[in-house]
Formats: sequence, structure tokens, C-alpha cells
Amino acid sequence: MDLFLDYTDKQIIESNIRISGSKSESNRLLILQQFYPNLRLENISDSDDSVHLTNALQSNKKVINIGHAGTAMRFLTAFFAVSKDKEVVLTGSERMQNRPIKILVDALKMLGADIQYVDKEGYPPLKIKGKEITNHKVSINGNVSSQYISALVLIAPSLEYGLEIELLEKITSRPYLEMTLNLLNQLGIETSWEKNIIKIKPQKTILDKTIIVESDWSSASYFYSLVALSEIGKTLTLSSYNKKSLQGDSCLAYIYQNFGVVTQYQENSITLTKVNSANADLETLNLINAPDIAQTIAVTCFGLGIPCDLTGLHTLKIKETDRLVALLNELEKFGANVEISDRSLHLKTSTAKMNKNVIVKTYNDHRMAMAFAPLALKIPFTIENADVVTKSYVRFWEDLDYCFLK
Ligand SMILES: O=C(O)C1=C[C@@H](OP(=O)(O)O)[C@@H](O)[C@H](O)C1
Ligand SMILES: C=C(OP(=O)(O)O)C(=O)O
Repeated sequence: MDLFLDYTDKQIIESNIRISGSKSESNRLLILQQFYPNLRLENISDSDDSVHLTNALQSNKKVINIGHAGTAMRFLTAFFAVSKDKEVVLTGSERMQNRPIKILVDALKMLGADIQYVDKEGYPPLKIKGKEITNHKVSINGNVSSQYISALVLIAPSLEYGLEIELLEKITSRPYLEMTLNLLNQLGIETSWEKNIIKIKPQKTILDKTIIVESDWSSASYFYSLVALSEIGKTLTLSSYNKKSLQGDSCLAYIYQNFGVVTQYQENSITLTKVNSANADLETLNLINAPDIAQTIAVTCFGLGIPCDLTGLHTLKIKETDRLVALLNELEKFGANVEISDRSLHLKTSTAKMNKNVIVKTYNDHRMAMAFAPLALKIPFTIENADVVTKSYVRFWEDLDYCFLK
């Protein structure tokens, strides 16, 4: 479905948007629930990725396809490796078959797991024969994807002797790893992280526990952008969010102050208000801890006509698409002046008018569609394959429309 967007003669009205639960928290908790069935979950994500994971966990099929869902691929690789008497081929979309997984597979093999590559060495599909794992020490490179480490952490308390993980290199996307450890702690599982060593104690059962998943902060980013591109005084409320979040992308509240947006925290919601114009002298933003909001920020800056220098982006090349190249291609269509390296994006100010009749390609990447959408406040354009958004945010287009409804 291609979608023509034009909000140039519209204004956002004060509305309250309820966003579904965090995809990252949900996918961790769904795995943990397999080990601890008395864990109850509320506000779980209804994203395609979480549905893929739920279906995979309930499946008796020999071949399990998790589509584009990166965390599902990584977490299930570890989960099936310790699922005794189970043998599966775990695969995904064509893109997933080109997203590297060797670092995780090597670590699991170091622990004694039985995993083979079906086609290309280092990439899904994987043939996994579940078995009991008793080794309890492993080292892993942390600078390619934190998801590999989270995958090990999630199975760790189910292992007889727990797990000691030595982290090599600089950790990328660190808040996601902290989130994983924090969720274990909420279940009463003991963990420690000192210098480059993570330790997780074994634990067979937990006390009855209900966790209410906070709504997804990466999804909130598109509304931050919408408010940033609106007139002063415009406001939107999003729920359910907390000031103390497990999600690293909650740094949006801080970052978007640069774009004139202030965040007020209520008990269960946040209100975003455009209070002043953007800071045109934005310093370099290092997004190594929050890679998923890079696209949103780049498009916001372009819409505001301010330059930006985004760094710490080396993981963007192995996400749903090469997001750096995708951003360059699509921003340039509007007339932006963009430079990328393999880890950064530099947007130069352009006072030139934005080009009309652009068709934004989405490259099977939900965040390309959602990051560009708020730009329709400035210029009409078309988004190709707009339904890609369901990977993380099923109701995105309805919720966006709702912001303009009278
Ligand atoms: O653990 C998680 O839930 C995630 C970790 C991040 O990936 P990397 O660690 O690969 O950067 C992030 O980009 C992804 O959307 C979700
Ligand atoms: C990178 C993402 O997801 P994943 O790696 O889980 O596919 C994302 O949602 O932006």
C-alpha cells in the first residue's frame, strides 16, 4: 500500500494517544515466561515482531520463520539451544538471512550448544538441536549487537550453574542490555555487572509476579518529531509512560528539548509541547545508546531546516536495511544535503525549498516509514509500502491521523 500524506494545511489538535507496550521489553518477558510460567504480563506489544515470537514459542513445526524480527531471531536461537528434546530450523525473511548471527552462535557453541548453519556460514537459517548446557563461562564481542548478549542473559538463570559472560570490545546499545538485567532482577534473579564481567545466578522458579510493560519509547519518537515540526503551543499526550524507564530511547525527552519540545510527566503519561523554536547550533549527537531513533532525529532536523551530526551509528548498517544508505537516498530526494560514513550521518543546513512529488522508499523498514511521516506537515509526499509499520507499531497510521482529527 502506497500512502499519500499531506498535513501542510492541518494542525495537530490536543489528543491522547495510547501506544502499545515496548517491543523490546515484551520480547524479553515472553522468553522469560517460558522459564517462569507464573509470570503475568500486561500491556504486551502487539507488534508483528512480538506476535512472531509468541507464535514461535507455541509452535510444534520443524521450521520456524520469524520474518524480519531481529530480537526474536537472536533470543530464540539461545532459547532453542537450551530447549531439550527440541530440534528446529530457525529462519527469517531474506533480509534476516543477511543479518549476522555468528557472534551469538560462536558463544552458544562455546557453552556446548549444537547449532549448524543451513546455508551461509554466520547467517540464518540455523539448525538448532536443543540440549542441556552445563558450561557456565563464555566471552562475547559486544560491539556489533547487544541483542547477542541479551540472548545469553535471558537463558542464563535457567542453566544449572548460571552464567558468567566476559564482554569484549566496547558495548553498543548498552541500555538494552541493562534492560535485560533489570527485568531479571524484577523476577528476583541475582545479577551483577562489574567492569566487563556479567554474572547471572541460576534460578529455577520465581514468586508469582505481574509486570506491566511500559509503552514503546521508540514509537513515541514519531510524535516527538510531529510536535517539533508543529507551531509553538501545539501539544500531544502519550500513554502509558513513566519518568523512570527501562528503555534507553526515553532520552528523547532530553534530546527533543533542542527542537523546542518539552516533556511533562504525569502519573501514567507524558505531554509533549512545542514551546520555542529549535536550537540551530545542535552539538554532535552520539546515538550509540539509542540507535533506533536516529532516523526520526535526522528527519526532524531536515524538517526544521537545521544541521545535525549524528554519530555512534555503526549498527545501523545491519538493521532492517542499511539505514544510513536509506536515509541518505530518501533525504536527498527532498533536496537535503547529506553525508554518511559507515558510522555517522551529517546533515548540512539547506535553506533551499523541499522538492515536491517525492516517493519515499521504505526498504522493508518500519522506521523509514514512520520517521518520514511527520515531514508531511511541511511538504506533501508519498510513502511506498506504508504497511511496513506493523513490524513495531500496528496502529501507527490510525494514531497519526487521530492527531489531526477534529
Ligand atoms: O535488544 C533489543 O530489544 C534491541 C536492541 C537494539 O539492537 P542492537 O543491540 O543490535 O543495536 C535495537 O536496535 C533493537 O531495535 C532492539
Ligand atoms: C532494529 C530493530 O529491530 P530488530 O533488530 O529487533 O529487528 C528496530 O526495531 O528498529
